[in-house]
Amino acid sequence: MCTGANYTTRDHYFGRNLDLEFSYNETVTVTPRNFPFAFRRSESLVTHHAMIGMATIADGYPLYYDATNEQGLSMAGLNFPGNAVYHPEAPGRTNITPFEFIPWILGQFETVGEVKSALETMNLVDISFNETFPLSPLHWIISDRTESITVESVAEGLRVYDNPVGVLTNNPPFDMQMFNLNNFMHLSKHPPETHFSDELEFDVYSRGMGAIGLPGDLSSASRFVKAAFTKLNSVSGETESESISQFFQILGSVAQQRGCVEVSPDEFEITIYSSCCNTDTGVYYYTTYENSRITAVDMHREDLDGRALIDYPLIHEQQILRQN
Ligand SMILES: C[C@H](CCC(=O)NCCS(=O)(=O)O)[C@H]1CC[C@H]2[C@@H]3CC[C@@H]4C[C@H](O)CC[C@]4(C)[C@H]3C[C@H](O)[C@]12C
Repeated sequence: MCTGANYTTRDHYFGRNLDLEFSYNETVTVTPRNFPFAFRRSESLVTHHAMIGMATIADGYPLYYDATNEQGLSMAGLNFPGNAVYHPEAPGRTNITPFEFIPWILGQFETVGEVKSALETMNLVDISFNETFPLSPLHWIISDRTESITVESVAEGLRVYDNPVGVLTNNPPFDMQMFNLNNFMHLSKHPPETHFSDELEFDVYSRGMGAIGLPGDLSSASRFVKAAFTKLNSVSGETESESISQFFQILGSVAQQRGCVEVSPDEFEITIYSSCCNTDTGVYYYTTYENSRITAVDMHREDLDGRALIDYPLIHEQQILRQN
């Protein structure tokens, strides 16, 4: 399971937790403007916007999990098992495979508005990358500074939802996640006032009681509510340090600790990495399960007019600063 989110202070931030029991050797990958992007069923992009994000590079192709382009448009793919359906090639539509979706969108567009129009004629076609990387069931969050959408390719076709929360987790489909929030409308950052009964006396004996009932388990429906509540009530300063700290706190509220979710005997899902990209400056920050120090890669320190991918392996070991 995974959680993606965006956050705005002075700058706009976008990132995600990747929760899984293994890794595909993902690296922070910068794709410069002249890296030739070939698409299986659509025309290539010889030049395009540069982008930075987390990807597995396979046969020289960046298989992005999440990324941000130099115009600040961002996109992340999250698991959507049992609901994602990709379709046969559809004549007259733009046929893009799921693994090409992030490069195709971020290569060309600047705003969610532009993406929405492009999606009207798009078909997510059921072609896998190769045998090592078969089709994976995903849905996507796409954000710019002013709005977010969720894109789900299901049996009926491509569904595009406005995402006013700016959060995405996994199942169920997005309209059900939004509906489920109704069940939590009473949650509050304020101390509770009782409507229980006039015949009893109640005591606000602890801080935080206004949000009793906020789910704390790691299911994706619960993480959606928890991340939405945390993000929508977030208060932080506007500096880079205050903003990214708050962003990692939001993701931390739905992170997965080893041992709490067993996916097969003695195999546990953990938050492999958390990312936060400043979409205005193109700096991609990350932490890993064991490395709590924030590491940064700045796309603008690379030659963005180049043709070759640039990738930085993740630093996975804990970095401890000794004070004496
Ligand atoms: C598994 C991950 C979601 C994490 C998650 O939700 N885990 C719950 C597991 S569980 O469902 O609870 O058991 C997702 C998120 C992004 C995905 C990659 C996207 C590019 C590329 C697309 C190709 O088509 C297939 C290979 C490819 C490298 C993908 C592999 C994998 O699919 C990635 C890592």
